[in-house]
Amino acid sequence: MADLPGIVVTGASGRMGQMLARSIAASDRARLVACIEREGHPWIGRDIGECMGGAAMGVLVTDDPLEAFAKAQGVVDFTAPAATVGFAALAAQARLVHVIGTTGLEPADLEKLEAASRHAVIVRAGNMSLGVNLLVRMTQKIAAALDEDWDVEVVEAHHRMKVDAPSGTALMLGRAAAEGRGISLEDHMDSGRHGITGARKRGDIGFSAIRGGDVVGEHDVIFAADGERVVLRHLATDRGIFARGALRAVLWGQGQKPGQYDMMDVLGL
Ligand SMILES: NC(=O)C1=CN([C@@H]2O[C@H](COP(=O)(O)OP(=O)(O)OC[C@H]3O[C@@H](n4cnc5c(N)ncnc54)[C@H](OP(=O)(O)O)[C@@H]3O)[C@@H](O)[C@H]2O)C=CC1
Ligand SMILES: O=C(O)C1=N[C@H](C(=O)O)C[C@H](O)C1
Repeated sequence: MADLPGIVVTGASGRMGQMLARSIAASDRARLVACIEREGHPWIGRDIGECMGGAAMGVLVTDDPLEAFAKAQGVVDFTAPAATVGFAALAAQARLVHVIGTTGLEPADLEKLEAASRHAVIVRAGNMSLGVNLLVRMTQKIAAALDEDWDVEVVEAHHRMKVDAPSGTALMLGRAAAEGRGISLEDHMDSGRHGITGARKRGDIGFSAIRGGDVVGEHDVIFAADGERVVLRHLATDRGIFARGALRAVLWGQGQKPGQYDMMDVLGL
């Protein structure tokens, strides 16, 4: 047991943090060694299992990442951009595998992650599920096969608490369509239509976001031509799919060379 990789979960009270803590604690391939929450959080100093309303797991919640990282080989981080950038610097210093599920990262954040990845392994993906990563590959292939007579639209739906749009997954799917077409997403992205927008620009990739209720995550990639449409769809109904992917990623990352990787590398897709 002691030689299994020790894993830290950040943002432990969050929707994903709790799912990750449960999944890692239940795994026979890794050990949950610490959980992190921010300073002043009511869970600090308490057992994570009890905080989540269950039996004690023998793992405490701390607000001290340095102390937590000192006893770990990996950190699984589904929090917020500013927190993730801070954890990346500390994880790199400690040479931990840093699995990042956090979305909404800006270019300046990505530069900091790039710097951290010179010293340690980072695995980052806007969606860690097997199904979505398969859909990304399918999107790329279909986009490569179809010309610009087929308008590409990415439609996503999430729970009412989600703070970023388009979702990380929608951006992965849009980028895959752009790659399939051999164009840059940044130059062809049409997001947040409102008012007199004018007709759709040929070759653009459109994004729409729905927010409501407790939707875990739904993504459609629509290829719309005159007289026909092809729709690729992924429906997430359980956050366990993301936790499974993250656990797989943190195990895969052990022993890899420093650098940035994604779920395609982990899954071999
Ligand atoms: N890649 C993937 O497969 C998936 C990615 N995600 C992404 O993961 C992220 C989290 O999602 P979700 O769990 O729903 O969000 P939640 O808001 O439920 O959880 C985020 C957690 O991070 C904590 N946090 C924020 N800043 C810090 C900090 N500085 N130190 C410690 N903890 C901190 C929050 O604490 P507090 O409440 O105090 O702010 C909260 O507990 C989002 O970016 C989401 O898009 C989600 C699902 C799958
Ligand atoms: O915030 C969420 O909940 C999710 N975020 C990720 C995203 O931005 O795509 C992945 C998943 O869809 C759930």
